[in-house]
Amino acid sequence: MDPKSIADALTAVRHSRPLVHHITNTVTTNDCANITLCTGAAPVMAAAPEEAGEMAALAGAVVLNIGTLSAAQVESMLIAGRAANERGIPVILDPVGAGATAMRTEACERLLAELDIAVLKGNAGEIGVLAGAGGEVRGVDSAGLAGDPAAVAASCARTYGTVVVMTGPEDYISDGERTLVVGNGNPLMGCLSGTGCMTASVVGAFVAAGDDAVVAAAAACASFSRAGERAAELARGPYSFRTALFDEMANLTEDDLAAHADVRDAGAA
Ligand SMILES: Nc1ncnc2c1ncn2[C@@H]1O[C@H](COP(=O)(O)OP(=O)(O)OP(=O)(O)O)[C@@H](O)[C@H]1O
Ligand SMILES: Cc1ncsc1CCO
Ligand SMILES: [Mg+2]
Repeated sequence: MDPKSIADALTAVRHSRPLVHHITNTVTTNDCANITLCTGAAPVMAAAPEEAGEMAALAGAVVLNIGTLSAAQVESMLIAGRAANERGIPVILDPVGAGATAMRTEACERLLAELDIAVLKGNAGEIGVLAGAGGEVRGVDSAGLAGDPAAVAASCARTYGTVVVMTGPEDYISDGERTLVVGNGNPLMGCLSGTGCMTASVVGAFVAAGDDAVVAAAAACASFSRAGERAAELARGPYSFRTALFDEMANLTEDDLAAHADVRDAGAA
């Protein structure tokens, strides 16, 4: 893909500084807030049903993450999602642990049925489960995917009428017709809890600032994973990597991204 359109997508985030409203888990909420800031957007976390709709209406994107869900939180997600849908504000769903328990799978299916989800972003196991394509999930981790990942991402996108971002060593982005693959990243990203949650925050920022959700989501994955590559050069292990990841996201330049983003059509991968 044209490296300039990837770099332009980062510029768009930094110029518009979109508000990204999250209803998210209690494990990685601080990481999501800070990676949103380091990307060049503004985070807010607001989950109470009394304010979730009002806050969503003010946002450039809404990120719903079911990592530590409760029945009450799902209701807040529906309130926020409906408010966003009424105003054309994109909603990103992170189906954390879908397939691990019936509650998680059913919550995702309900959110996907009742809301217009702009981007469904999960790891390979989660997307494989929701696609009905033999995904396996252990806790919140992917435990495998049957079949060709590009085909699973595209099939899942068609099933739910959404853009799918399927993360792993390579990220696949598909709207069911066009499928891109992002090759950037480093294995240390898989050694830290929350890099998937943070990917959803970064995708939210880029989709809020862009016109084309496939391009915006691919640019988001390339940016975050490029920051991961740079952070890995500075790290002694997972936790110094974590610090460097935030720094490298904040310091990422359009020139570096244009030179190093690895975004291809999956067909040509
Ligand atoms: N082995 C790897 N090599 C390169 N990048 C990776 C690797 N593993 C994960 N990543 C990157 O890490 C990020 C998170 O992907 P992953 O699939 O691990 O999410 P996840 O399982 O949902 O994470 P979490 O549940 O901890 O939030 C993505 O940006 C992905 O590209
Ligand atoms: C470890 C964990 N458990 C529920 S949410 C979460 C954060 C990573 O998905
Ligand atoms: Mg995840």
